[in-house]
Amino acid sequence: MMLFGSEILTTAQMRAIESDAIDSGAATGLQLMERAGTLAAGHIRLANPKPGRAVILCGPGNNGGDGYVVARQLHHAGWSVRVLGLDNMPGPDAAHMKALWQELGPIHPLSDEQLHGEAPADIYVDAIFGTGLTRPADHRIMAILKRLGSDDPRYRDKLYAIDCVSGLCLDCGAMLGWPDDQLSRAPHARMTIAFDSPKPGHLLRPGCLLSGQVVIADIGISAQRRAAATQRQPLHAIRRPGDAAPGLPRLLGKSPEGHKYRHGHAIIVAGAAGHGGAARLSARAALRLGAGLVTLCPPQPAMPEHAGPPDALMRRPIDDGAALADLLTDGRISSICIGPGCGINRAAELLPTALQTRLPCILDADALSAIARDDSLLAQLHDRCVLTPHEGEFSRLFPDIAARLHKAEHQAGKTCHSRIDATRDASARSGAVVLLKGPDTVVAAPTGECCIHSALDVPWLATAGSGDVLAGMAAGLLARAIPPFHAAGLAALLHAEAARQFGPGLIADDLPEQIPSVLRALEV
Ligand SMILES: NC(=O)C1=CN([C@@H]2O[C@H](COP(=O)(O)OP(=O)(O)OC[C@H]3O[C@@H](n4cnc5c(N)ncnc54)[C@H](O)[C@@H]3O)[C@@H](O)[C@H]2O)[C@@H](O)CC1
Ligand SMILES: Nc1ncnc2c1ncn2[C@@H]1O[C@H](COP(=O)(O)OP(=O)(O)O)[C@@H](O)[C@H]1O
Ligand SMILES: [K+]
Repeated sequence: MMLFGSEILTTAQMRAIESDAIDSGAATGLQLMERAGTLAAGHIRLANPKPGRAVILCGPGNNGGDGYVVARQLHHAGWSVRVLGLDNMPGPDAAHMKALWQELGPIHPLSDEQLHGEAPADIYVDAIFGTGLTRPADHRIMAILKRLGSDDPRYRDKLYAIDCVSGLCLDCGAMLGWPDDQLSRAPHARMTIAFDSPKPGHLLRPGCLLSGQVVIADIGISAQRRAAATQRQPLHAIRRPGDAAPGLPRLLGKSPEGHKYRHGHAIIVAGAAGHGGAARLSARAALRLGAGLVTLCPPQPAMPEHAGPPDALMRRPIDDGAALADLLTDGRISSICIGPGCGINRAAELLPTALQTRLPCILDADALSAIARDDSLLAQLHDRCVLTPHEGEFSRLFPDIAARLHKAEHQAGKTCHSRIDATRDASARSGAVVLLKGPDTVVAAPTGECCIHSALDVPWLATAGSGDVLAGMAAGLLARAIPPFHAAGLAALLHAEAARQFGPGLIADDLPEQIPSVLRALEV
């Protein structure tokens, strides 16, 4: 699907692919390490064309091995290199790389005192821990990491991380041993050079906030990755809109011979008087995304509140389940959105009717609260439903799954349950597509398919009503017969792009109005 870019690999999958490459004779471990370190050095040099002074921090394992290769390559490129490393016996590949470095220069102790005693450098390379981190770093390494994350201008904006910032769990994005309130003092890399494929921790918070620019170095194991692809549950990053073309214009465009009913009819259920704004935002978004018709359905007493623009919007009062059932006998209706401004009781009353039709459904806000308090509603969900919870709603819907996300045991390196695992579990349990909102939005389908959308650069999306617009966008896409998993991912992409194009000062009302320019830029 044109929506999805790089595959994202867990660390176990990455290790398995690496083993396949070695076992098949495609490459030796030493060759992979040489490529990894050489490519990392290349990216560092591209970002810093003039040779300067580098301090390379090498840990006890293969991540440290990569670091010794970086040190050698920068040295040969004319850099003045200082290496700080551990006095341990690493595995054979890293030991070999360490020995090669020792032919060129000394290894100083890997300690905070040594680091801070060094003359200031132009860059610092973090090759302490990579995918092999199993527990929080000890206090000696912690002191180094705190130094690198400090406000001291000697270290600011100079950090290059090999595979990841040390301490990061690449499977879930957590920083082992770092309480949430201290994360601002964790090392923030300028660039992370990762190998073959991004890992979940590069895209999930807080990892994505600490990784800087993530560049992916091709170490020559893509054939092994592709060969084993069907054995993995698919997990992809959603591309930026510009990269998602050329398929998107065809998907979102309208054919010359189409008429409005060809483009679907979305029903947006609204709530009691005084709460109509949310549903109207959803309705505008559904219209702007090209649903052929959109009907807003408040209860009768709230009808006057919806008299204003947009005139393209149809209104029809729905007072109860029977009225909704009557409306839904119109076979041209192709999606329903329930939740924004709906009221929990009203959502609870209308949901069984909506779900019985098996029409594509967006369930947001109050609909999620209604489902959270009534297991029988959860049991009625189906695979054409899309749930769009933020973290609070997610915790109410799936308290046990959410609790595992924040378990302290993970800080001890024992278990790891990421936002991806949580969203997948929620989707499997509910039988619906689940979109867990945030700057690192995760979408999962009951089939196990999953994708991540990064919107770190558009924090202005955190504004009242922006979720209502997202729900409406997804409703519009569902109305146009885009399958639920893709409709959800695409809504996340277009929503963020609308915010990106508008920029600071954004309020939710601006988002639907920005859709035409987003579509134009996509050449729809
Ligand atoms: N998997 C692959 O395909 C490749 C991996 N490479 C590199 O290898 C790295 C993984 O290497 P390793 O598996 O050796 O793991 P790491 O080098 O990330 O670190 C693990 C080492 O540190 C120890 N350790 C773990 N947690 C610790 C803690 N809290 N305190 C003290 N010691 C701790 C482990 O016992 C082990 O010796 C990757 O991140 C990458 O940099 C590259 O060389 C290229 C290919
Ligand atoms: N810091 C952030 N950066 C990027 N996107 C964000 C951020 N915070 C929230 N969002 C996005 O904004 C939307 C907010 O939705 P929601 O929490 O339901 O708000 P509301 O209920 O006010 O509409 C979601 O799409 C979410 O992914
Ligand atoms: K590292």
